[in-house]
Amino acid sequence: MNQPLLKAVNVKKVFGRGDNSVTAVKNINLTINKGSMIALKGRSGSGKTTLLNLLAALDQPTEGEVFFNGQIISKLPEKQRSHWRRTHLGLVFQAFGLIPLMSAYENVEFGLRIAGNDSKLNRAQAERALEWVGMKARMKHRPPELSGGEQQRVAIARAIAHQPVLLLADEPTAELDSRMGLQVIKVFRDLVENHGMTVVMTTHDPGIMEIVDHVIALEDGEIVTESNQSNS
Ligand SMILES: Nc1ncnc2c1ncn2[C@@H]1O[C@H](COP(=O)(O)OP(=O)(O)OP(=O)(O)O)[C@@H](O)[C@H]1O
Repeated sequence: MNQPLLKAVNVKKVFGRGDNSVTAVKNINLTINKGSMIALKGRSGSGKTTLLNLLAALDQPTEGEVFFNGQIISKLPEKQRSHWRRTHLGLVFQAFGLIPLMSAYENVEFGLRIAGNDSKLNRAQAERALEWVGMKARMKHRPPELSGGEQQRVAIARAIAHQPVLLLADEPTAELDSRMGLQVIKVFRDLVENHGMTVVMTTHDPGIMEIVDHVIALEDGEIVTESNQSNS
């Protein structure tokens, strides 16, 4: 238990140069344990998306390091970071980003195909992912025939079909009403409890803070509080 999966050490990110530069995050020291569910909260502009992108190795810190399973990922060249992302990471965004003319199943299977996965396994992997998010029964439906919450669950299935250990989500419930938002969060909880995943998401939703294990609050690019929900 309490094995660190992701670690940020003295991370700082500055965009631009000179007078126009913006320090988006700074002094970030953070450990995310395997099998936990974490929410990053803070006002607009507090640095949540910047931090998520650094943890996803989509972006590189100006200073400091990000470690995954004890190995530095932030210093790797883009080709290796991209390989790391394809292997270990699932990404979910506010906009579901599904292709409207493809069924739920085809959207998930297509995600595997463009990631270059072994096509013999694609069908089984896509169906398993849809089952895990509770969408297998509706996998032949196209996105316009599904509710917002169902579409986001299909987007989650697409993100986890290759069975990554880490799922990062940027405002995954922002487009949903509170009932559908809760459904999506329950899917994340189930992935953590039953399928060995670790979930980090940004959110403004107070309902979500109650369900996650830890809430990390950012203010002006710095961590101001880290609360442990299970101890509070
Ligand atoms: N590519 C960029 N170039 C310049 N400045 C940027 C860039 N990305 C983010 N910033 C700035 O960094 C700061 C943090 O932005 P970030 O998007 O991480 O905040 P956020 O907490 O995710 O906000 P929101 O809740 O509105 O999405 C802001 O001042 C933003 O304008």
